[in-house]
This record gives sequence, structure tokens and C-alpha cells, in this order.
Amino acid sequence: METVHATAAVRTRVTIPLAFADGYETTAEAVTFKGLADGQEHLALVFSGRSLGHPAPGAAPLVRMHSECLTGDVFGSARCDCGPQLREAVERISERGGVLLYLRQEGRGIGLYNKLDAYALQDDGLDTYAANAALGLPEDGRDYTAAAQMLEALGVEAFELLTNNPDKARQLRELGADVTATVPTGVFATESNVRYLSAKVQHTGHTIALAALAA
Ligand SMILES: Nc1nc2c(ncn2[C@@H]2O[C@H](COP(=O)(O)OP(=O)(O)OP(=O)(O)O)[C@@H](O)[C@H]2O)c(=O)[nH]1
Ligand SMILES: [Zn+2]
Repeated sequence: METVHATAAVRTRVTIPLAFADGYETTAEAVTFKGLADGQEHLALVFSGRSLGHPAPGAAPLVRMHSECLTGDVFGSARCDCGPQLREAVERISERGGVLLYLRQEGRGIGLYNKLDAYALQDDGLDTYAANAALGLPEDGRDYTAAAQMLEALGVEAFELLTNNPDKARQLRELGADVTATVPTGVFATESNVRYLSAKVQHTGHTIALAALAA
């Protein structure tokens, strides 16, 4: 990987057995860092890959950058698709081998309180991006420098990125990461999040199948 930013280092590695309410069980190595560009406590979960070997010979590791969503990840909010996406990512990465980066970028970087303010505006008719703009905040304020630093500190070189968001791969490549392919995440449409998902397709070119949204 060509380095175009300061390097970070691994601080602690600790094994965490994961047991989900639906019965899925796996094990991750949780990794913390020092020297991350934005000073946030981002976490990496490293999975060795168990259906294909440790890791699969010749297969690039699978990486997901998941931005924190307290309401979706923890409380099961159906206003977005974050909870099911996170659950899907854990299983896919665990089976194949790779890294889940849990990035503390709540609300696409604007924070929890601002996100909830934006939700209130969405209830008055604005879409997810216009609501941020109405608050005088960036539509998407995320910078993935810390993520690139984490992958580098972990020694991850060429990898495939699990995402529907073209900006994530673009930014990582600009940061010098070797993203060999993007792998689409599932579409977890509900009555409550369909407007949110449609806005992503229309506004930022997310590769979410609109047919799946209409279904
Ligand atoms: N500002 C704002 N943030 C939201 C809203 N709904 C969800 N989020 C945040 O959006 C982020 C979702 O991030 P990701 O799971 O990385 O989704 P993504 O950028 O669409 O990319 P992929 O899932 O990789 O395709 C989380 O930080 C959520 O808190 C919203 O209506 N407004
Ligand atoms: Zn969410």
C-alpha cells in the first residue's frame, strides 16, 4: 500500500466471542489503535475466515467500513438499514476472512444529536441529505483516513470492500488503499427506510437495486 498519510499502530488485540440473538456465533479479534488521524476510538474486528480457511488461499480479505448508528445498530431502528447491514457484514466477513471497521462516525459524521435533529426535519418532508443541509451541516462529512490507517496497521494489503457507497471505495483508493473490487451489501428495505434508501440512490449513486426497494 502506498502511504499518503501518517501511520497509526496497533494498541491492543483481544479476542471476543460473539453470540447473536438469532443463534449465530463466531469469534473476532478486537483491535484498538494509537495515532489515528481523527483521534476517535474506532474499532477493528478481525475475522480469520472459517468456511474457506485461514484465510482462503488466494482470496482477498473482505473489508467493511461501518459507520456507527446507535439507533440502528443497538436499538434496531427501522428508519435505516444499519442494524441488518452490520449483522450481515459480521457473518460474511467471519466466514470468508477479513476486517470489520466500526467507525465512530455517527450520523455520517454529524453526531447523534444532529442526526436526530435531521430526523425531525425528515418528518417534516426533507430527505436525508436536504435535512443535513438545512441544519448547516455537510450531507456526508465522513473522511476515511483513519480507516486507511487501521488497515495499514493491520497489514491488510489488497482487499475487497463490502459496500453500496461509491464514495467509500473512491476515498480509500485516493488514500493509497488497494481496493480490488467492491462487493454489494444486501438491501434491507422496510416501509420506514425506503425513502432513506431511495435518496441514497438518487443523491450519491449508491448501488442499491431500486427494484428491490419497490418490492
Ligand atoms: N445524517 C444522517 N445520518 C444518517 C441518517 N440515517 C442513517 N444515518 C447514518 O448513516 C451512516 C450509515 O452508514 P453506512 O452503513 O456506512 O452506510 P452508507 O454510507 O450508505 O454505505 P454502505 O452501507 O456501505 O453502502 C450511519 O452513521 C448512520 O448513523 C440520516 O437520516 N441522516
Ligand atoms: Zn442507521
